[in-house]
Amino acid sequence: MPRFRDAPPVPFAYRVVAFFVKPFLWLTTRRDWSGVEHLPESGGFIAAANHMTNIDPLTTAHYLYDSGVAPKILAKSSLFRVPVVGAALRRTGQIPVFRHSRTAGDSLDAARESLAAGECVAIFPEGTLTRDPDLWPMVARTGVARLALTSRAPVVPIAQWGAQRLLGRYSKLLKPFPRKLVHVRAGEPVELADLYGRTDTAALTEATSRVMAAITTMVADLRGETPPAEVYDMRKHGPGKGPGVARMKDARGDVDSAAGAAEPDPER
Ligand SMILES: CCCCCCCCCCCCCCCC(=O)OC[C@@H](O)COP(=O)(O)O
Repeated sequence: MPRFRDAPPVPFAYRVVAFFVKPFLWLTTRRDWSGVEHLPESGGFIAAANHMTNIDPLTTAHYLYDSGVAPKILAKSSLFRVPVVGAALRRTGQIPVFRHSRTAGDSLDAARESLAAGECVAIFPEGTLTRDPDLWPMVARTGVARLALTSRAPVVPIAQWGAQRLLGRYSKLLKPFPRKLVHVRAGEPVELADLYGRTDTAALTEATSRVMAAITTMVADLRGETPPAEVYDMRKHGPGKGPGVARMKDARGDVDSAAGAAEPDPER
């Protein structure tokens, strides 16, 4: 039941995909959802979430969808070539990102169009699964800041925790039983107005860290734990157990989704 009075209608194809995805999520998760009141009542907005496992885009989309928002999610382009999944992504209008290529910025143009149409654009600002050993959010890329500062669309921080119990980071083994408790929480839009219109590195870095700080504070709340004093930075600490830098620069300009597989992580 959509709570968005002015939201664009949810396209038929989107409803069809949700019709198939939702029963899977109902059967495999228990949901602790909060902060829905922070989602704007109308107009385009950016939902920025932490990213720990390949299943969390679905659990986060579930939260948004059941709140009356059909998100356009920025997703790595290689997913669009996967049979069935690719078709579902295309039909529901998800936005491909050609990472590490010269066309990587095109996704932001598509995102701007969606925002202008009053839609929700969902982004995982870290751009890949977090490499923090304990699954805390890591230093993010600046795409979400560039999109926010140029479009001036509100950025709603979204924290999620628990989806890693359903599918571990880089795991291919789904653990559907018993149902896993998945927390998703939206926070107040991040204050960025003082940086609007700027595209310099200082502004992008500042906006990015405000967004990630808002997400991390909520993640800490959901976990009931204190985040590490130093935020994990892939540029400094390396890609951890994830895809190596060499693979990230492969010829397709994208990362093999199987990279780093079979590296079981703490599933907490
Ligand atoms: C009820 C909900 C209805 C939802 C309807 C359709 C929504 C489909 C959403 C699927 C979106 C997939 C987004 C993936 C985001 C993404 O691309 O993250 C990258 C990670 O993977 C990590 O990849 P890697 O760095 O290669 O390990």
